[in-house]
Amino acid sequence: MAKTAPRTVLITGCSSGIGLRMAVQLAQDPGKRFHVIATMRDLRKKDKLEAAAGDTLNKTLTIQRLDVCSEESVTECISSLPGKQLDVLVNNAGVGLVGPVESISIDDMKRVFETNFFGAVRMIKAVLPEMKQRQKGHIVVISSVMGLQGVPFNDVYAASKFAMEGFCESLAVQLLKFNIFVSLVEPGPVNTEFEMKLMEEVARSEFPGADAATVHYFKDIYLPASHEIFTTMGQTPEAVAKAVVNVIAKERPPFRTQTNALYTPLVALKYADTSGNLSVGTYYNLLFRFTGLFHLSMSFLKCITCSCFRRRVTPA
Ligand SMILES: NC(=O)C1=CN([C@@H]2O[C@H](COP(=O)(O)OP(=O)(O)OC[C@H]3O[C@@H](n4cnc5c(N)ncnc54)[C@H](OP(=O)(O)O)[C@@H]3O)[C@@H](O)[C@H]2O)C=CC1
Ligand SMILES: CC1=C(/C=C/C(C)=C/C=C/C(C)=C/C=O)C(C)(C)CCC1
Repeated sequence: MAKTAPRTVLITGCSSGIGLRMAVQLAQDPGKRFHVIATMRDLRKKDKLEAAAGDTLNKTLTIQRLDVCSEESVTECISSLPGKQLDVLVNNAGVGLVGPVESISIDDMKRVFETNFFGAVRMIKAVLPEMKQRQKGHIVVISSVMGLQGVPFNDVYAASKFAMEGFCESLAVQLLKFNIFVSLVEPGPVNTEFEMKLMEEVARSEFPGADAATVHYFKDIYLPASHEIFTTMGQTPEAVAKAVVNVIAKERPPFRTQTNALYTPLVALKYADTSGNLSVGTYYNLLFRFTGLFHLSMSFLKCITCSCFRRRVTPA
């Protein structure tokens, strides 16, 4: 049987975290099904990826510069591809933002949307004409559970991921007519440099414009609880990358994939009560009322969602 040519996969934001791991896993695919174009905005950061790529470097993985916020950089990168052709686009580049809204400037909020929303949209616009012409392609977006359910003090980040979800829900239907698939991957907390970068920003901020009570809720209640969530529920970037590789490898890829079964019940609350009171109330209680019991709540959640409860129950 004739071997099919490897599929070209371009990934944004490969200098660290999930992007770096996805690039390496795809490049090391035992069936050599993929050729990876691993991109990053600053090539001075390529050492980590080069080391992780090992002997796949310049064979099944090549590194290119791409800043999703720059029209020029996107055009230059896409134009350099043979036939400007791409089989899979993975929109991974993203930035977080956390803190009381009163203390965040509109310019800082816009920067989050520039990367997380307009950056991904710019990439999609750049590859769509060729994909439509060939009637073939797959667009993957690393969204978040925060694209489905907001989390206190993450208002703007969540909004940027919600925006992406709405955009993709609309686009996916039209693109099916052209045999192009859209997939949203929605990880919960992942232990990458993402949290550390946020904490560095928090450490620098004096929260101008926010009242003392709000700063107290953020620093003394939210931040420790959030850290606890990363510790108890956080996935590795390798696990998330593996989930994305599975989605890419499917002949008919799913539109949505949540990667963290422990987090799914926290998202499901909004579908269980359409008034929204169940999710708002539960998040309020978890954060402000059962603060002391937070650890216990998380252990309970971990317990009810673990694999032994998922096993099929057989009648006695
Ligand atoms: N970590 C988490 O808990 C979760 C993360 N996500 C999402 O996963 C994705 C990857 O994040 P993660 O790996 O965790 O975080 P990292 O901070 O490790 O990686 C983010 C990557 O995005 C890149 N990036 C930022 N801005 C741009 C830009 N303008 N152009 C190109 N690349 C850019 C960064 O490059 P540079 O090094 O130059 O800054 C970096 O390579 C993001 O979209 C994030 O929102 C989703 C759910 C949970
Ligand atoms: C669930 C939950 C919390 C925190 C959730 C966090 C911190 C999720 C982080 C998700 C990330 C980092 C997604 C990235 O895209 C709180 C507010 C502590 C208490 C209420 C319940």
